[in-house]
Amino acid sequence: MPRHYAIVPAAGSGSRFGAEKPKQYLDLLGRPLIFHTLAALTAHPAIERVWVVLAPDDPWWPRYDWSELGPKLETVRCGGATRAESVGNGLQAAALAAADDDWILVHDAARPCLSRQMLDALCDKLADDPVGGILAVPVADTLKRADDQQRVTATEPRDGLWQAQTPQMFRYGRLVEALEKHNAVTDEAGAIEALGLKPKLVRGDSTNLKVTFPADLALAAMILRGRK
Ligand SMILES: Nc1ccn([C@@H]2O[C@H](COP(=O)(O)OP(=O)(O)OP(=O)(O)O)[C@@H](O)[C@H]2O)c(=O)n1
Ligand SMILES: C[C@](O)(CO)[C@H](O)COP(=O)(O)O
Repeated sequence: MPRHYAIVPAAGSGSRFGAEKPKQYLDLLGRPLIFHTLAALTAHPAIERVWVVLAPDDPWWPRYDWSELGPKLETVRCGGATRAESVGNGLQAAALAAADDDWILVHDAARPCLSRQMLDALCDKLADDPVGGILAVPVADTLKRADDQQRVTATEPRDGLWQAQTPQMFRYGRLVEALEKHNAVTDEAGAIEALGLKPKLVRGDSTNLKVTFPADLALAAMILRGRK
């Protein structure tokens, strides 16, 4: 039986958020934001280990107590210059434990509202899938293309368009190969697609937001508070 492992890239600087520290350490309901992300993953019974990929010089991580998250958690200080590089380095760190057929769930540190139901849906729907896949939501709004004056030049059809989320779940061996060959990607699915494969889209929902801008943090707090 393949095992399930998670890799959490957490080596970003949060430049679009523009806070005094990387957004993964900002306060969210009394905890660092990333605590919620990691809690969702460590609490899932199918996930055996969670590697958190930190920037080599991250001064923030040691300032908090993570013991509540239990023994599944392991930090590796091998974050790279891009998200893809951080994930690739995290995969190398996992090499001693993971076999080629094991499932790797890559999940952004900056998505703290991942729910047990979403994780179950992803793992269940992909259990027998030959490729793997990702959580995603169909695009709901009308799409406008803009010129450099921020004026609309076209209304784009949204049929068949989905917004990619994480976790993104692929077999260890294939994901290593994909990212070694194609690392100019913004998500793991992009690297798998570049191998000529078609990842499955598993429908999630918009509560699994990525905290990118300040307004997202307030939304995340509302979502998590509503679940208590
Ligand atoms: N070199 C990088 C860049 C990003 N990430 C991680 O990838 C996830 C998604 O990236 P994003 O939201 O873009 O985070 P940042 O790079 O921190 O934000 P920004 O692009 O605004 O600087 C985050 O959990 C981030 O910490 C990473 O591990 N290594
Ligand atoms: C992986 C991701 O979260 C899917 O939406 C996203 O691609 C990360 O990209 P970003 O450009 O770093 O925000």
